[in-house]
Amino acid sequence: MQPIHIVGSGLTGATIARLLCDCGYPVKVFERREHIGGNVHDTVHASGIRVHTYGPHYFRTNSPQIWEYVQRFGHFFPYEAVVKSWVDEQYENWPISAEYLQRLGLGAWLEQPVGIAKSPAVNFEAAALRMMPATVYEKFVKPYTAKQWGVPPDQLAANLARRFDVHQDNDPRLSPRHRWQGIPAAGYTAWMHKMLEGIEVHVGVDYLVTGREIGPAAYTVFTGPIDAYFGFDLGRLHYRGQQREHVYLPDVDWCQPCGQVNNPSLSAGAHIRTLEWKHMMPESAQRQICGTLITRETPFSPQLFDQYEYPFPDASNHRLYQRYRKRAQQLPNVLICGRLGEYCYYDMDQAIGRAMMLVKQHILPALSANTDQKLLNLLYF
Ligand SMILES: O=c1ccn([C@@H]2O[C@H](COP(=O)(O)OP(=O)(O)O[C@H]3O[C@@H]([C@H](O)CO)[C@H](O)[C@H]3O)[C@@H](O)[C@H]2O)c(=O)[nH]1
Repeated sequence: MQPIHIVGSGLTGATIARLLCDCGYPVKVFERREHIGGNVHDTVHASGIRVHTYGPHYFRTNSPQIWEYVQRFGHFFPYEAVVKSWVDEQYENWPISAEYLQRLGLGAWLEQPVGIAKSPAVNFEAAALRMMPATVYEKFVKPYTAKQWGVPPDQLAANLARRFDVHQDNDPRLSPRHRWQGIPAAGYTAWMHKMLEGIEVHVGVDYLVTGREIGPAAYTVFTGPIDAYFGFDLGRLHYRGQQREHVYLPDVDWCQPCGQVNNPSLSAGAHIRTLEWKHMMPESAQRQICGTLITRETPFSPQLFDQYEYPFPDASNHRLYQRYRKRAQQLPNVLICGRLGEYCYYDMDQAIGRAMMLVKQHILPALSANTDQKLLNLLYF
Protein backbone atom coordinates (compact mmCIF):
# COMPACT_ATOMS: atom_id res chain seq x y z
CA MET A 1 0.00 0.00 0.00
CA GLN A 2 1.19 3.55 -0.71
CA PRO A 3 1.98 5.55 2.43
CA ILE A 4 -0.25 8.11 4.07
CA HIS A 5 1.47 11.49 4.05
CA ILE A 6 1.01 13.69 7.08
CA VAL A 7 2.16 17.27 6.63
CA GLY A 8 3.03 18.88 9.97
CA SER A 9 4.04 17.16 13.20
CA GLY A 10 2.11 19.28 15.72
CA LEU A 11 -0.52 17.71 17.97
CA THR A 12 -3.02 17.15 15.15
CA GLY A 13 -0.52 15.64 12.69
CA ALA A 14 1.27 13.58 15.35
CA THR A 15 -1.96 12.16 16.79
CA ILE A 16 -3.25 11.20 13.33
CA ALA A 17 0.12 9.64 12.48
CA ARG A 18 0.19 7.70 15.79
CA LEU A 19 -3.33 6.31 15.41
CA LEU A 20 -2.89 5.32 11.77
CA CYS A 21 0.43 3.66 12.57
CA ASP A 22 -1.22 1.80 15.50
CA CYS A 23 -3.82 0.57 13.00
CA GLY A 24 -1.03 -0.83 10.81
CA TYR A 25 -1.00 1.76 8.02
CA PRO A 26 2.31 2.98 6.52
CA VAL A 27 2.75 6.64 7.52
CA LYS A 28 5.29 9.33 6.59
CA VAL A 29 5.40 12.70 8.36
CA PHE A 30 6.85 15.85 6.77
CA GLU A 31 7.72 18.80 8.99
CA ARG A 32 8.81 22.26 7.75
CA ARG A 33 10.70 23.18 10.89
CA GLU A 34 13.94 21.55 12.03
CA HIS A 35 12.14 20.16 15.07
CA ILE A 36 8.98 18.09 15.53
CA GLY A 37 5.90 18.89 17.64
CA GLY A 38 4.71 22.16 16.10
CA ASN A 39 4.24 24.67 18.90
CA VAL A 40 4.28 21.89 21.52
CA HIS A 41 7.97 22.22 22.24
CA ASP A 42 10.33 23.16 25.05
CA THR A 43 14.03 23.60 25.74
CA VAL A 44 16.10 23.63 28.91
CA HIS A 45 18.04 26.83 29.71
CA ALA A 46 21.60 26.54 31.08
CA SER A 47 20.19 27.14 34.59
CA GLY A 48 18.07 23.98 34.29
CA ILE A 49 14.83 25.96 33.82
CA ARG A 50 12.49 24.45 31.25
CA VAL A 51 11.02 27.03 28.83
CA HIS A 52 8.01 26.38 26.57
CA THR A 53 9.34 27.72 23.27
CA TYR A 54 6.00 28.94 21.87
CA GLY A 55 4.33 30.16 25.05
CA PRO A 56 2.97 28.37 28.10
CA HIS A 57 1.21 25.05 27.57
CA TYR A 58 -0.95 23.80 30.42
CA PHE A 59 -2.47 20.46 29.48
CA ARG A 60 -6.04 20.04 30.71
CA THR A 61 -8.94 17.85 29.73
CA ASN A 62 -12.22 16.36 30.94
CA SER A 63 -12.01 13.40 28.56
CA PRO A 64 -10.84 10.10 30.10
CA GLN A 65 -9.93 8.84 26.61
CA ILE A 66 -7.75 11.86 25.85
CA TRP A 67 -6.13 11.70 29.31
CA GLU A 68 -5.36 7.99 28.78
CA TYR A 69 -3.95 8.73 25.32
CA VAL A 70 -1.58 11.53 26.43
CA GLN A 71 -0.18 9.47 29.30
CA ARG A 72 0.96 6.77 26.90
CA PHE A 73 3.83 9.10 25.97
CA GLY A 74 5.08 10.05 29.41
CA HIS A 75 4.17 10.78 33.00
CA PHE A 76 2.42 14.11 33.69
CA PHE A 77 3.14 15.87 36.98
CA PRO A 78 0.09 17.62 38.41
CA TYR A 79 0.01 21.28 37.43
CA GLU A 80 -3.09 23.46 37.70
CA ALA A 81 -2.20 26.86 36.33
CA VAL A 82 -2.81 29.94 38.47
CA VAL A 83 -2.88 33.21 36.52
CA LYS A 84 -2.94 36.72 38.00
CA SER A 85 -3.63 40.05 36.32
CA TRP A 86 -1.63 43.14 37.26
CA VAL A 87 -4.41 45.70 37.76
CA ASP A 88 -4.26 48.99 39.74
CA GLU A 89 -0.73 48.15 40.92
CA GLN A 90 -1.64 44.80 42.45
CA TYR A 91 -2.09 41.14 41.56
CA GLU A 92 -5.71 40.09 41.03
CA ASN A 93 -7.08 36.67 40.14
CA TRP A 94 -7.64 35.85 36.48
CA PRO A 95 -10.35 34.85 35.72
CA ILE A 96 -11.95 37.59 37.84
CA SER A 97 -13.18 36.21 41.16
CA ALA A 98 -16.24 36.89 43.34
CA GLU A 99 -14.06 38.53 46.01
CA TYR A 100 -12.89 41.20 43.53
CA LEU A 101 -16.42 42.15 42.53
CA GLN A 102 -17.47 42.25 46.19
CA ARG A 103 -14.46 44.45 47.08
CA LEU A 104 -15.59 46.94 44.41
CA GLY A 105 -19.18 46.87 45.73
CA LEU A 106 -20.30 45.03 42.57
CA GLY A 107 -21.21 41.72 44.22
CA ALA A 108 -24.80 42.08 42.97
CA TRP A 109 -23.50 40.92 39.57
CA LEU A 110 -22.96 37.49 41.06
CA GLU A 111 -26.63 37.15 41.96
CA GLN A 112 -27.84 37.82 38.44
CA PRO A 113 -29.64 34.81 36.97
CA VAL A 114 -27.58 33.08 34.29
CA GLY A 115 -30.53 33.13 31.92
CA ILE A 116 -30.55 32.38 28.23
CA ALA A 117 -29.83 35.62 26.38
CA LYS A 118 -32.62 36.87 24.14
CA SER A 119 -30.31 37.30 21.18
CA PRO A 120 -26.69 36.37 20.51
CA ALA A 121 -24.12 39.05 21.37
CA VAL A 122 -23.18 41.02 18.25
CA ASN A 123 -19.46 41.09 18.96
CA PHE A 124 -16.78 40.27 21.56
CA GLU A 125 -17.28 43.51 23.50
CA ALA A 126 -21.03 42.97 23.80
CA ALA A 127 -20.48 39.34 24.90
CA ALA A 128 -17.91 40.34 27.55
CA LEU A 129 -20.16 43.12 28.89
CA ARG A 130 -22.87 40.52 29.55
CA MET A 131 -20.40 38.70 31.81
CA MET A 132 -19.05 41.55 33.96
CA PRO A 133 -19.60 45.20 34.93
CA ALA A 134 -18.25 47.80 32.50
CA THR A 135 -15.63 49.12 34.97
CA VAL A 136 -14.19 45.60 35.32
CA TYR A 137 -14.26 45.03 31.56
CA GLU A 138 -12.35 48.29 31.07
CA LYS A 139 -9.56 47.17 33.44
CA PHE A 140 -9.13 43.44 32.74
CA VAL A 141 -10.44 42.76 29.26
CA LYS A 142 -10.73 45.68 26.86
CA PRO A 143 -7.08 46.82 26.79
CA TYR A 144 -5.71 43.25 26.97
CA THR A 145 -7.88 42.22 24.02
CA ALA A 146 -6.92 45.32 22.02
CA LYS A 147 -3.23 44.49 22.59
CA GLN A 148 -3.62 40.79 21.82
CA TRP A 149 -5.42 41.29 18.51
CA GLY A 150 -4.38 44.79 17.48
CA VAL A 151 -7.97 45.98 16.84
CA PRO A 152 -10.77 47.38 19.04
CA PRO A 153 -12.67 44.51 20.77
CA ASP A 154 -15.98 45.43 19.09
CA GLN A 155 -14.42 44.26 15.79
CA LEU A 156 -13.90 40.73 17.14
CA ALA A 157 -16.28 37.75 17.13
CA ALA A 158 -18.49 37.18 20.19
CA ASN A 159 -17.36 33.56 20.60
CA LEU A 160 -13.84 34.68 21.65
CA ALA A 161 -15.46 35.54 25.02
CA ARG A 162 -16.16 31.81 25.55
CA ARG A 163 -12.47 31.38 26.35
CA PHE A 164 -12.94 32.84 29.85
CA ASP A 165 -15.55 33.27 32.53
CA VAL A 166 -16.06 35.13 35.83
CA HIS A 167 -15.61 32.84 38.80
CA GLN A 168 -18.60 32.68 41.14
CA ASP A 169 -16.19 31.80 43.99
CA ASN A 170 -12.59 32.68 44.93
CA ASP A 171 -10.87 29.64 43.41
CA PRO A 172 -7.59 31.06 42.03
CA ARG A 173 -7.04 28.27 39.48
CA LEU A 174 -7.30 29.23 35.81
CA SER A 175 -9.55 26.31 35.00
CA PRO A 176 -11.02 24.43 37.99
CA ARG A 177 -13.61 22.78 35.72
CA HIS A 178 -10.98 20.53 34.10
CA ARG A 179 -10.63 17.21 35.89
CA TRP A 180 -7.19 16.22 34.61
CA GLN A 181 -4.40 18.78 34.42
CA GLY A 182 -0.63 18.53 34.19
CA ILE A 183 2.61 18.97 32.26
CA PRO A 184 4.78 16.12 30.92
CA ALA A 185 7.48 15.54 33.55
CA ALA A 186 10.19 15.00 30.92
CA GLY A 187 9.01 18.04 28.94
CA TYR A 188 6.86 18.54 25.84
CA THR A 189 9.69 17.85 23.38
CA ALA A 190 10.36 14.36 24.79
CA TRP A 191 6.62 13.73 24.96
CA MET A 192 6.10 14.57 21.28
CA HIS A 193 9.08 12.41 20.30
CA LYS A 194 7.50 9.49 22.14
CA MET A 195 4.17 10.11 20.36
CA LEU A 196 5.97 9.81 17.02
CA GLU A 197 8.23 6.91 18.04
CA GLY A 198 8.66 4.31 15.29
CA ILE A 199 7.17 6.62 12.63
CA GLU A 200 9.18 7.92 9.64
CA VAL A 201 9.50 11.68 10.16
CA HIS A 202 11.33 14.08 7.80
CA VAL A 203 12.16 17.46 9.33
CA GLY A 204 13.14 20.57 7.35
CA VAL A 205 10.82 19.58 4.48
CA ASP A 206 8.47 22.24 3.14
CA TYR A 207 5.73 20.14 1.57
CA LEU A 208 4.32 23.13 -0.33
CA VAL A 209 7.68 23.59 -2.06
CA THR A 210 8.91 20.01 -2.50
CA GLY A 211 5.67 18.01 -2.13
CA ARG A 212 5.61 16.82 -5.74
CA GLU A 213 9.05 15.20 -5.34
CA ILE A 214 7.96 13.23 -2.28
CA GLY A 215 6.17 10.55 -4.27
CA PRO A 216 2.62 9.21 -4.37
CA ALA A 217 0.40 8.84 -1.31
CA ALA A 218 -2.74 6.84 -0.59
CA TYR A 219 -4.03 9.83 1.36
CA THR A 220 -2.64 13.21 2.48
CA VAL A 221 -3.34 15.01 5.75
CA PHE A 222 -2.25 18.66 5.60
CA THR A 223 -2.06 20.55 8.93
CA GLY A 224 -0.43 23.79 7.73
CA PRO A 225 -2.27 27.05 6.95
CA ILE A 226 -5.17 26.37 4.59
CA ASP A 227 -4.66 29.62 2.66
CA ALA A 228 -1.03 28.64 1.97
CA TYR A 229 -2.16 25.23 0.65
CA PHE A 230 -4.13 27.04 -2.07
CA GLY A 231 -1.34 29.53 -2.81
CA PHE A 232 -3.35 32.36 -1.15
CA ASP A 233 -5.37 32.70 -4.34
CA LEU A 234 -8.53 33.86 -2.53
CA GLY A 235 -6.47 36.20 -0.30
CA ARG A 236 -4.50 35.84 2.92
CA LEU A 237 -5.95 34.82 6.26
CA HIS A 238 -4.74 36.88 9.20
CA TYR A 239 -2.88 35.23 12.11
CA ARG A 240 -1.38 36.55 15.35
CA GLY A 241 1.82 35.48 17.03
CA GLN A 242 3.86 36.59 20.04
CA GLN A 243 7.34 38.05 20.22
CA ARG A 244 9.17 36.69 23.26
CA GLU A 245 11.80 38.53 25.27
CA HIS A 246 13.62 36.31 27.80
CA VAL A 247 15.56 37.54 30.84
CA TYR A 248 17.55 35.29 33.18
CA LEU A 249 18.07 36.74 36.67
CA PRO A 250 20.86 34.73 38.37
CA ASP A 251 20.48 36.40 41.79
CA VAL A 252 16.70 36.40 42.08
CA ASP A 253 14.79 33.43 43.48
CA TRP A 254 11.25 34.36 42.42
CA CYS A 255 9.85 37.37 40.51
CA GLN A 256 6.10 36.89 40.67
CA PRO A 257 3.53 34.87 42.66
CA CYS A 258 2.62 32.40 39.88
CA GLY A 259 3.71 31.16 36.44
CA GLN A 260 1.68 33.66 34.41
CA VAL A 261 0.89 37.31 35.12
CA ASN A 262 -1.30 39.11 32.60
CA ASN A 263 -0.69 42.76 31.84
CA PRO A 264 -3.94 44.29 30.56
CA SER A 265 -2.93 47.92 31.10
CA LEU A 266 -1.99 49.89 27.97
CA SER A 267 0.30 52.22 29.92
CA ALA A 268 2.28 49.32 31.50
CA GLY A 269 3.71 48.24 28.14
CA ALA A 270 2.77 46.45 24.92
CA HIS A 271 3.34 42.96 26.37
CA ILE A 272 0.26 41.01 27.47
CA ARG A 273 1.84 38.58 29.89
CA THR A 274 4.96 37.66 31.82
CA LEU A 275 5.84 34.02 32.40
CA GLU A 276 8.08 32.80 35.19
CA TRP A 277 8.92 29.27 34.08
CA LYS A 278 10.23 27.88 37.35
CA HIS A 279 6.64 27.81 38.65
CA MET A 280 5.80 25.34 35.86
CA MET A 281 8.31 22.75 37.09
CA PRO A 282 7.93 20.11 39.83
CA GLU A 283 9.00 21.35 43.27
CA SER A 284 11.89 18.86 43.45
CA ALA A 285 13.34 20.36 40.22
CA GLN A 286 12.77 23.96 41.39
CA ARG A 287 14.96 23.41 44.44
CA GLN A 288 17.99 22.57 42.29
CA ILE A 289 17.85 25.80 40.25
CA CYS A 290 19.78 29.03 40.82
CA GLY A 291 18.02 32.22 39.80
CA THR A 292 14.89 32.54 37.71
CA LEU A 293 13.96 33.11 34.06
CA ILE A 294 11.11 35.32 32.91
CA THR A 295 9.63 35.87 29.45
CA ARG A 296 7.49 38.76 28.22
CA GLU A 297 5.08 38.05 25.37
CA THR A 298 4.11 40.84 22.99
CA PRO A 299 1.56 40.12 20.23
CA PHE A 300 2.22 40.92 16.58
CA SER A 301 0.95 39.98 13.10
CA PRO A 302 3.47 37.53 11.61
CA GLN A 303 4.16 36.90 7.94
CA LEU A 304 6.19 33.70 8.45
CA PHE A 305 4.18 30.47 8.98
CA ASP A 306 6.50 29.40 11.75
CA GLN A 307 5.40 32.39 13.80
CA TYR A 308 1.64 31.77 13.37
CA GLU A 309 -0.03 31.00 16.69
CA TYR A 310 -3.64 32.20 16.59
CA PRO A 311 -6.27 32.36 13.84
CA PHE A 312 -7.85 35.82 13.86
CA PRO A 313 -11.34 35.78 15.44
CA ASP A 314 -13.36 38.11 13.23
CA ALA A 315 -16.13 37.81 10.65
CA SER A 316 -14.16 38.66 7.51
CA ASN A 317 -11.45 36.06 8.20
CA HIS A 318 -14.13 33.51 9.08
CA ARG A 319 -15.84 34.15 5.73
CA LEU A 320 -12.58 33.81 3.82
CA TYR A 321 -11.79 30.58 5.67
CA GLN A 322 -15.22 29.19 4.70
CA ARG A 323 -14.42 29.83 1.04
CA TYR A 324 -11.13 27.93 1.32
CA ARG A 325 -12.89 25.17 3.28
CA LYS A 326 -15.40 24.62 0.47
CA ARG A 327 -12.51 24.11 -1.91
CA ALA A 328 -10.73 21.77 0.49
CA GLN A 329 -13.84 19.60 0.69
CA GLN A 330 -13.62 18.98 -3.08
CA LEU A 331 -10.10 17.52 -2.86
CA PRO A 332 -10.04 13.72 -3.25
CA ASN A 333 -8.01 11.90 -0.57
CA VAL A 334 -6.77 15.09 1.05
CA LEU A 335 -7.81 16.35 4.48
CA ILE A 336 -6.85 19.82 5.72
CA CYS A 337 -7.12 20.05 9.50
CA GLY A 338 -5.68 21.33 12.78
CA ARG A 339 -5.45 24.87 14.26
CA LEU A 340 -4.05 26.34 11.04
CA GLY A 341 -5.81 23.99 8.61
CA GLU A 342 -9.27 24.57 10.10
CA TYR A 343 -8.48 28.12 11.19
CA CYS A 344 -9.77 27.32 14.65
CA TYR A 345 -8.48 28.20 18.13
CA TYR A 346 -8.15 24.60 19.45
CA ASP A 347 -6.70 23.93 22.89
CA MET A 348 -4.35 20.92 23.14
CA ASP A 349 -7.00 18.44 24.26
CA GLN A 350 -9.42 19.70 21.61
CA ALA A 351 -6.78 19.23 18.89
CA ILE A 352 -6.22 15.63 20.03
CA GLY A 353 -9.95 14.85 20.31
CA ARG A 354 -10.60 16.31 16.88
CA ALA A 355 -7.70 14.30 15.37
CA MET A 356 -9.13 11.09 16.89
CA MET A 357 -12.55 11.85 15.42
CA LEU A 358 -11.10 12.64 11.98
CA VAL A 359 -9.17 9.37 11.88
CA LYS A 360 -12.24 7.36 12.81
CA GLN A 361 -14.88 9.16 10.76
CA HIS A 362 -12.98 10.45 7.70
CA ILE A 363 -9.55 8.94 7.16
CA LEU A 364 -10.12 5.25 7.90
CA PRO A 365 -13.38 5.10 5.95
CA ALA A 366 -11.61 6.76 2.98
CA LEU A 367 -8.76 4.24 3.14
CA SER A 368 -10.87 1.15 3.41
CA ALA A 369 -14.59 0.60 3.01
CA ASN A 370 -14.51 -2.20 5.58
CA THR A 371 -12.36 -0.93 8.41
CA ASP A 372 -11.91 -3.62 11.03
CA GLN A 373 -13.96 -2.83 14.15
CA LYS A 374 -11.04 -3.97 16.31
CA LEU A 375 -8.88 -1.24 14.79
CA LEU A 376 -11.55 1.39 15.39
CA ASN A 377 -11.72 0.35 19.04
CA LEU A 378 -8.05 1.23 19.37
CA LEU A 379 -8.96 4.84 18.75
CA TYR A 380 -10.06 5.68 22.28
CA PHE A 381 -13.77 5.86 21.59
O1 LIG B 1 -6.21 38.79 31.21
C1 LIG B 1 -6.90 38.49 30.21
C2 LIG B 1 -6.83 37.24 29.60
C3 LIG B 1 -7.61 36.96 28.50
N1 LIG B 1 -8.46 37.90 28.03
C4 LIG B 1 -9.33 37.64 26.86
O2 LIG B 1 -9.47 36.26 26.59
C5 LIG B 1 -9.02 35.97 25.28
C6 LIG B 1 -8.42 34.60 25.25
O3 LIG B 1 -7.32 34.59 26.16
P1 LIG B 1 -6.55 33.29 26.55
O4 LIG B 1 -7.45 32.12 26.49
O5 LIG B 1 -5.84 33.60 27.82
O6 LIG B 1 -5.52 33.19 25.38
P2 LIG B 1 -4.36 32.18 25.09
O7 LIG B 1 -4.90 31.02 24.35
O8 LIG B 1 -3.30 32.99 24.46
O9 LIG B 1 -3.76 31.72 26.47
C7 LIG B 1 -4.30 30.83 27.43
O10 LIG B 1 -3.98 29.51 27.26
C8 LIG B 1 -2.88 29.20 28.17
C9 LIG B 1 -2.10 28.11 27.64
O11 LIG B 1 -1.65 28.43 26.36
C10 LIG B 1 -2.93 26.83 27.60
O12 LIG B 1 -2.19 25.71 27.60
C11 LIG B 1 -2.31 30.55 28.34
O13 LIG B 1 -1.27 30.84 28.95
C12 LIG B 1 -3.61 31.13 28.73
O14 LIG B 1 -3.58 32.45 29.11
C13 LIG B 1 -8.06 37.09 24.96
O15 LIG B 1 -7.90 37.30 23.56
C14 LIG B 1 -8.75 38.26 25.59
O16 LIG B 1 -9.81 38.70 24.79
C15 LIG B 1 -8.54 39.12 28.63
O17 LIG B 1 -9.30 39.99 28.19
N2 LIG B 1 -7.75 39.40 29.71
